[in-house]
Amino acid sequence: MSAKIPATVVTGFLGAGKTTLIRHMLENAKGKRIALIINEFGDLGVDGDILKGCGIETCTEEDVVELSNGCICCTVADDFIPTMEMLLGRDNPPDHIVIETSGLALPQPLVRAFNWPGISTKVTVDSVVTVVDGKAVSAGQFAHNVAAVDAQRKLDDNLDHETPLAELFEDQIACADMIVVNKTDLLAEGEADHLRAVLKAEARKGVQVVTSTMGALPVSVLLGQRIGAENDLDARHEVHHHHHDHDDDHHHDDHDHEHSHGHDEFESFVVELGEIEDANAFAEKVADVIRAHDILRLKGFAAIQGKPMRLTLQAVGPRVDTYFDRPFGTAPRLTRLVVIGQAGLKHAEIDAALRA
Ligand SMILES: Nc1nc2c(ncn2[C@@H]2O[C@H](COP(=O)(O)OP(=O)(O)OP(=O)(O)O)[C@@H](O)[C@H]2O)c(=O)[nH]1
Repeated sequence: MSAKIPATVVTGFLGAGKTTLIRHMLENAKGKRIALIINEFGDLGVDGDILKGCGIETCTEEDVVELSNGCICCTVADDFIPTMEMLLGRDNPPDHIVIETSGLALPQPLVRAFNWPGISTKVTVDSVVTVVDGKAVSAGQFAHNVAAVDAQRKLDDNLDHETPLAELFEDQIACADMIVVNKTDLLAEGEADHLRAVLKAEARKGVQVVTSTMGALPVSVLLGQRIGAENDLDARHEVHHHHHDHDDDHHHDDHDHEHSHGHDEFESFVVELGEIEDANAFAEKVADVIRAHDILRLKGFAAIQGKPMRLTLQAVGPRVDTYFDRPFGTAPRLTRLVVIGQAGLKHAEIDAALRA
């Protein structure tokens, strides 16, 4: 029997920098054949598009596979397992598989899928890498659980006032073998080190915490950790067990868990517009709309008048990044944006504001 193919699971909250980190890794993979599986939230396949269009020689389009929408735990049998079997059954199977999870997914159900018959003999989870938005965390977005919560939680095991965001974050940390504190370029001196220490205290024993800007980590640090995460799932159990109905004995399964604060609490929709007159003015408008409507993440492509290239828009909170990524070619010159937020977004108002 040949050795198992290693698979790295990249998780982390919306906009933390997962796609950026993977892109850097592909650019520096030095001939290692890496296949990518992407599980996105939203309808556009933006991440897949960014990675497919990366122009990296060793990364062909057939190496990037997108899973249909939805939480992995519900679609394991129909979607994830067949995708894995397809990759493993190729004449020229990949050296390594990298899976980018949706920023709103819990990694645990995905890791559990590696124990499926037919998969467990052929692949192993090399490690779970959790990417953290250093800027968001230090700005207090998840402060509740990160900063100094530890002591508090030990005193009160029934803390019941965390937001779904904080819980998701905590579960992503609990599953990590390596935590990447990203966006250190946006942090003040000393902040990154402080965050490292706090996260190290929060994480399981032995978990490495590293810092990065634009996910620029040596491939040798990211890949080849040989952890076998599927074999010690119990150690990675979700932190929060007390939010479940009918769950007095705390023995619910992850399926319930995911639904109680997984995708259900969030939603996404697509706004489609025609050509945009001015790129900068549009980016400012997008930032205003994000502020006014509490949008968590917005990304997509815009067609700008007189420009043959597509403008990629990426917003995490009100910070909007734009760059021209590639020519439209024969694709229709449209502007398409995925808007992601907690359930209850005002679709019509947001749509109208972006059109105004
Ligand atoms: N300043 C700064 N920006 C970064 C860094 N890493 C990523 N970004 C930007 O943050 C935005 C989100 O990055 P992505 O890599 O798309 O994040 P993601 O985790 O894949 O996002 P989702 O797939 O939507 O969950 C993009 O505009 C990136 O260019 C960093 O280290 N510093």
